[in-house]
Amino acid sequence: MIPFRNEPFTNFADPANKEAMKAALAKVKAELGKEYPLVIGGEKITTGKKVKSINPGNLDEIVGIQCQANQELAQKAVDIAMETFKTWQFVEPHVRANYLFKAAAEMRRRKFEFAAWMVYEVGKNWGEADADVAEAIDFMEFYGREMIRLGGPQPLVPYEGEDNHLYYIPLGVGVVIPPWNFPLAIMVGMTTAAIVSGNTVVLKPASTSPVIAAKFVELMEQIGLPKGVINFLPGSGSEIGDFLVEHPKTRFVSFTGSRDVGIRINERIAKQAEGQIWIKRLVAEMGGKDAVVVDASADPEEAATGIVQSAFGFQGQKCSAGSRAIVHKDLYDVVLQKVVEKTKALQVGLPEENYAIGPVVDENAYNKILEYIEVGKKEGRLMAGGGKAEGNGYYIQPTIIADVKEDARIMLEEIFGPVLAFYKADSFEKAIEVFNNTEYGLTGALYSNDREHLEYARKYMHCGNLYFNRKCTGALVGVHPFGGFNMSGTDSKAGGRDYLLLFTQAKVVSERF
Ligand SMILES: NC(=O)c1ccc[n+]([C@@H]2O[C@H](COP(=O)([O-])OP(=O)(O)OC[C@H]3O[C@@H](n4cnc5c(N)ncnc54)[C@H](O)[C@@H]3O)[C@@H](O)[C@H]2O)c1
Ligand SMILES: N[C@@H](CCC=O)C(=O)O
Repeated sequence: MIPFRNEPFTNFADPANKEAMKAALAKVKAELGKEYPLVIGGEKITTGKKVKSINPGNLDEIVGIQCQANQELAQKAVDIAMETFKTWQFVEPHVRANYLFKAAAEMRRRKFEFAAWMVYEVGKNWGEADADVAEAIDFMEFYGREMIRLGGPQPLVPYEGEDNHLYYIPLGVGVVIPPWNFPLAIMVGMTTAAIVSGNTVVLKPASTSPVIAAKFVELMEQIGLPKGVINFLPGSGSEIGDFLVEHPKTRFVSFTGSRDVGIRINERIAKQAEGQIWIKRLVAEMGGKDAVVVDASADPEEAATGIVQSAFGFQGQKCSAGSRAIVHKDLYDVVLQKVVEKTKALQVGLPEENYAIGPVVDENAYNKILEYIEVGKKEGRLMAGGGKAEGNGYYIQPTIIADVKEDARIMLEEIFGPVLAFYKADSFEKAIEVFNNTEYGLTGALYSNDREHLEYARKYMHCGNLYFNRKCTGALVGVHPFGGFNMSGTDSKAGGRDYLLLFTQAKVVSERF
């Protein structure tokens, strides 16, 4: 097997790629508006309750209509997953891995098409959508190889007269609850990590991105994954989410999403349900209030570019988004000016036409972000943006608020939109103190040319993914295992060598001669 390599990103400046993307968008557009069933044990189930997935960039466009599960169907999904686990757990690791490799190959062949679905369903521009597909492919290639590694002999201290082995065996039925913001990559990563480890899953996609998840489920059927290994169960978080989390046969929950929902799941999972014979395991990756710190020794141009990319990539809707810029007083004015210029140059418009900034995902997000902008206007000096942008969708201008105090709400709370707070730090040490002054600890970046400061930051900037002299978004599978501290979650390090251990338990067999 060839060693793992990250999937390259597509260069859309190449006319051939541009044409391929346009063709994929046209193909997908012709398929918009279809209805998608639940899939339980391979059976396609349509239900009376349906939710429309709307294109946030063009509110007249229905991306798809997703059937919704109720608790009865959730029970059926758990039962089938339990039944399938009896056989799937004993399928050899390399055979399980092979399903992931086949799926990765098929997704690679249909890369533009998968990207196009994300352009329509969540409003990603072409580059963001392409990176999302590349990451999904990476997860499958990486976890497949990881399972083969974990499925092989594990090193133990030799002991005379005994033959000792350690096996990583699966846990059981998992509930996978992904977010909408990396609707393919994170959903695929969470799901395939669980199944390649030998578990079966109930996949409850995010309500704003069910169609892209349905497309992945179709792909897994197409490559021949046995029925019942992935059970596709869209439905409301409050109705079936709680039910699945509390179910006595649920062995683990793999969740990525907001702090509040993560905390709720953590509470519910801790309680033993009647008939439950294990302590449920929780993998929870949650929010962030990430920042880019700029030291007095930094290159202001590079720092400004990194700040803009970190803050406004995919409209700031990344857990890794650099929603705070903490800049040393010596460079504050120059960096602020550059960031404002670069931000004002970002054009807002239809993702289909590949504008730099698209819409935010839905009406709730739109209203919440606009409210935060109003809060921000009172907490600092408005430098760019400041409200709605034109378009038949949830468009918001990329917004910068300067001279914000360290305890301002927009410095502490996750906004999850295109809003950037600027803070002036009197010293480098103060900048790091302010960086750490949130309940989260996901990503951070430091721009500096001072070796002592870099080494200080290596120790004291408290976050799961810390970057020097580059933006704080865009972790690559295998290269930057991803996950955060404190209220950012359980630091699971998706895309890292330890990740699959979260979906397994180690069994030691010792034979005396
Ligand atoms: N740390 C990471 O790796 C990471 C990655 C992506 C997103 N995020 C975070 O995710 C959030 C944005 O995503 P979101 O808006 O989809 O988050 P969310 O918490 O609203 O939803 C996440 C998932 O939880 C489900 N859900 C809602 N209520 C539930 C309940 N009671 N029981 C079970 N499931 C329930 C949703 O349907 C969705 O599938 C942000 O806070 C972002 O920072 C974190
Ligand atoms: N892993 C992604 C963020 C995922 C959360 O939204 C990044 O590194 O930018």
